[in-house]
Formats: sequence, C-alpha cells, structure tokens
Amino acid sequence: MSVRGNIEGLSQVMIQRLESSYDITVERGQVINVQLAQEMAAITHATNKEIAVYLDRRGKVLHVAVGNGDTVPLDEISVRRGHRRLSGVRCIHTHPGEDGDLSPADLAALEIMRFDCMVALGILKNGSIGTIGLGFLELKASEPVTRKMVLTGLRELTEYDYLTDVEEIEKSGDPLFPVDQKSVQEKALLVALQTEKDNQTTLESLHELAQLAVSAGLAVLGKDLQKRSRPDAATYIGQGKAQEIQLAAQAQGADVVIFDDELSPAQQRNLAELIGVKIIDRTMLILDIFAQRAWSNEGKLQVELAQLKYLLPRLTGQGTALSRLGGGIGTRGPGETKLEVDRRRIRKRISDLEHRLETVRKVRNIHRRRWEAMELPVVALVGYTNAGKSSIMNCLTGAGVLVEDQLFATLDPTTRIVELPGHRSFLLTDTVGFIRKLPHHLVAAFRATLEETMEAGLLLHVIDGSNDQVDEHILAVHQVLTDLGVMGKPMISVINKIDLIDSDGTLARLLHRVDHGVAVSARKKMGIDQLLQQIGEMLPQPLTLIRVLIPFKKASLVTALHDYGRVINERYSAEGIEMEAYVDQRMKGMLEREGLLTD
Ligand SMILES: Nc1nc2c(ncn2[C@@H]2O[C@H](COP(=O)(O)OP(=O)(O)OP(=O)(O)O)[C@@H](O)[C@H]2O)c(=O)[nH]1
Ligand SMILES: [Mg+2]
Repeated sequence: MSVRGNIEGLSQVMIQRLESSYDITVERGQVINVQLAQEMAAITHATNKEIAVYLDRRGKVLHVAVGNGDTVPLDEISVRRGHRRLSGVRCIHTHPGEDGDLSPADLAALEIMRFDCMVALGILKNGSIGTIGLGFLELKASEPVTRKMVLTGLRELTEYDYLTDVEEIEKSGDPLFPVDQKSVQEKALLVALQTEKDNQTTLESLHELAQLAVSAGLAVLGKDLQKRSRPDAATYIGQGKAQEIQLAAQAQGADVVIFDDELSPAQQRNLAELIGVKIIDRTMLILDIFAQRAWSNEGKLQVELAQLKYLLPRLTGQGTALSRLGGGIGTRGPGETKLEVDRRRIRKRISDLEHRLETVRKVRNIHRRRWEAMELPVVALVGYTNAGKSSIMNCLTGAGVLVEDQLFATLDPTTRIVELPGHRSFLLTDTVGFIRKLPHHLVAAFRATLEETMEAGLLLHVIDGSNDQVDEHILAVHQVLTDLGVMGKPMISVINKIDLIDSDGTLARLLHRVDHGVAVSARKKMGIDQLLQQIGEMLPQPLTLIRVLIPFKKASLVTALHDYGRVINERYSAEGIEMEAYVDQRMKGMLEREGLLTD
C-alpha cells in the first residue's frame, strides 16, 4: 500500500512509518484508536506536514496521505458513493501546530466526499494531541448541512460512538436529498441485442440489466434494443447502430454504455472507439457490483481474481494502462481500491491472489471442520438474486443478515444455527444469489464459496413468486445447481413474497410446478412454521462420530462407510481397518449390531 499525496522531502524512515499505518486496524465502531492517532501525531510533529488517514467502517485503513500543510489531496482518494448514503469512509487528519477546530475547507471536503465523519487532530508544538474537531454531514434538509464539535482530548474521541450518529444520519436521510448527482453518479445508456424473433426475453434481460446498473450506483438514462440475426464480430451491434448510440450518448451526456452480454475484447475496443465513452458489458457490471459488496477476505480475493482474469485480455498493448476507462465503474476493485491496470503487474497479482486464496481456503476448511464437529446437518439457501434468501435466513434465525432490495446484496456465505422444536438443530447457510448469464469467471471464482451449498444435506430453493419472470428464474437456478452437481439433493421450494401475489391461481400453479413447495412471506412472517416443519421432515438425520474396527472379512463395510458417512480417519492394522467417521443413526445402529464399535 503506498502513501498518497505529496511525499517529496520526506525521509525514507517517515515514508516507511506512514506505510506501516496501513497495518493498524481500528475496532469497528471506534473512530480511531490511540496507537494510530499517536503515530499520526508523531509523524506530523517530525515532518510538520498534514497527515490524513481514511478508514472504512470495519476499521481498515484505506488510504494514508500527506498534505502540503493546508489541504488534503482529496482527488486522489477514491471512495464509493452510491446515492442517499454516506460514503462509508471517514477522514482523520492532523492540523500541525494548530487546534483541531474544523476549517471551512475541512467541512467542504466532508460534504463533497460525503464522509461518515471528518476529524481533525490539533497537534501542539510539542507533538502531543490538543483539541480535536469532529464533524458530521446531515442529509435531512434540502441543503447539505455540516455539524461540528470540538473535543478536548483523545480519550473523548476514542470513546465516541460515531457509528450511532452515522446510522441515525442515514436513517433520517431524506431520500430526495439532492446529493450532487452529476458528480456522484455515472450516467449509463443500456443496449441489448435481440437475436431471436421473440423480444420478451431480451426485454426482461434488459430490465434486469437496468436493476444491476442501479445496484452498481449508476443512473440509467435509457435503454436501446438492436435486432440482428447474430452479433457483429467487430462491433456487436453493427457499425450503423453504434453511430446512433454515439449520438444518443453525446446528446444525453452518458458516461458509460452498458451492453447486456459479454463483449469480446475486440468488440469492446471498437465500440469504445466508435462511441467515445466508456464501454462496459454485463459481466463487468456484475463484477463491479461484486467488488463493492464482497467483505470477507476470501470474497474479496475471489472477486479481484475474477476481475483481473477478465481484464487481462482486454488491455491493449504491453504495459498500457486501462486509461480508456478513466475511473468509476469497471475500475473499482474490492474494498474501495482501484484495480491494477498494468499487464505485467496484473499477472503477478493474479498469481499472488491465487496463492493467498489457497491459504484462506485452508483456514476456512478448519472452520468448517469445527462446524462439522458439532455434528449438525447443513441446510443451504439457494435462489435467484433478490428472491428473499437473506430475509428468510433472518426469519429463521434473527441473524441480522443484510437484506436489501438490490441485486447481489449477499456475497459471502453466512452460517447460523437454527433450532427446531424438539431440540433438533441444523446449520443454515445463506449465500450469493444466482442470475441469468452469470459470468463464467464468477461461477469459477465462487465455486469455493458455494462448496458449503454443495455439501449441504438439504437445499431451500427460495423463489420470488411475485416476479413475472419466475419460471425463467427457477430454470436459471436449476441450471446453476446442475452445474454444481447438486440437483439431486433433497430440496424444498420456498415460494416467497406471497403477500405480493394477488391471484390464487398463480400461487397454485407455482406450487403445482415445484416439488416440496411451501408458500411463505418472509416480510409478513407467513408460512414460516410450515417451512420449519417441512425442514424437520426432510432434514437429514444428525450425524454422530463413531470409531469402528472392521475385520478384513467385512471389508465391504469400508466402502459403505465412505458412501454413506463422512470418513475422518482410516488406518490399516493387523486386526483390520480402524475407521473414524460421521454416520447417521441408522448406520450407527447397524454397526452396533455387528459389534464393531470400539468406544
Ligand atoms: N413483499 C415482500 N418482500 C420481500 C419478502 N421477502 C423479501 N422481500 C424483499 O425482497 C428484497 C430482497 O430480499 P433479500 O432477502 O435481500 O434477498 P436475497 O435473495 O438475499 O438477495 P441477494 O442476497 O441480493 O441475492 C428485499 O427488499 C426484501 O425486503 C416478502 O416476503 N415479501
Ligand atoms: Mg441476500
């Protein structure tokens, strides 16, 4: 992680100290901790320069920057800014030799960048921290308002519960708050190609593309549809249509044109040349959303890897930066950072990421074994994105998983214990939703994440029964499940959002179409008991850990154990085969009757 801003004249030692600040993590909910604040004060004292640190809500340092004494180099700081909300990033900077009262420039920065909060640490002549300025942006009024206060010491700041302020600001935020949309949101034109006679599918897919664009924080200016028997190899939609789009993009001030299919590297290049604005395809858009949403270490690594593998063939010429893209959508990496765009460095980064993923996976396997050791059956939620998987998870567990009317709200698997009546429990896993034309890079990247799903004993297929496209969605999910090789698993079809279905016929038709259907509304908490009951009926038997000694003449039991149980250990000895395995009650009873259990 490199230090930003004006580092000229700084000694190597100071630069190194600044770089090490990236490694400091602040506890979630704390504005800053003593260690980081004191390090900033010490460096400011030694260099007489303004130091700024940008942190996300999880307490991770995103950027460290050096100002020239009175300004923070804001333009170098990239933060995510959807509409309505604050940026999720806070800025903490020092005022060398001054008090911490926030200056008009500080407040302007707070407003422009929509920081969660702005903090100025006044650094006294002797290098210690004096007064501290703390400012918040209010989204209530029609005009942005900043609110500032002065704290008298570091302790007051480290104990300040800023997240509560932030949550309140976001909650009370006027949805019509006129955040400078022009500077915040990129404006997009959407284009789809219709190759078949029937345009219904194309239209629906285009509609979904618009939802994806909004999920990515874009403003959609308009949609366009081009009919052709097949895509043009060079320009996808044909040269004439491209020119038409160029005019429309210019007239409407579009920043980006998004195509509803994966473009070849050549098509993307040619279209960028013809249309003159940034060109993004469906895959890149989905990757961008994933990049913004992934929060676990593994999720981030997976997404960045998928992004880079997608980007690599699209960079023209050796070592050329992807400057055509400028900033914004398509260049955003996981965790508020910008994607690497230098070919040589990308290759290195890819192998780095692969290596690190391997390590993370090993750790995750250990975690999973810990769950397994609890001998609980695993139930996995699957379904089309936005079907209500996380809502159902919350209904069943009160897990507080992020629920949003957005595509791909959930990226990383969450696992919780659910208790059934009669003291039986199971593990419930919520995971990434599926979508039509899911980029294959992503399916590959998320295969590991979906392993939980693949190993579940029961699947809950959550279906948004109120969606016009419900049949296509069911098919798309079945397709992915088939690809993952889990279509044969026991599955409950959970028809959700029945509060939005107005005709009884629709629900009856759906229930008739699926196996083991249960109608629920996660929002209205309807049908949840029936769902739990159905789960109870279909839940695989709980597994128990057993140890057996199988004599050689009964060696066929070894195969049976591998097929129907989960073998942990297997050792050949003089008396036979010693095995340690998780098995269900039926299997255990059988082995017991054979007199093979060893303890
Ligand atoms: N009316 C209604 N809305 C619901 C119901 N269940 C969920 N929703 C809404 O549907 C939207 C998506 O819900 P989520 O639970 O985030 O869906 P998800 O399947 O986890 O979505 P991703 O994680 O994005 O794949 C949210 O706005 C929910 O409030 C329901 O029973 N009725
Ligand atoms: Mg979800």
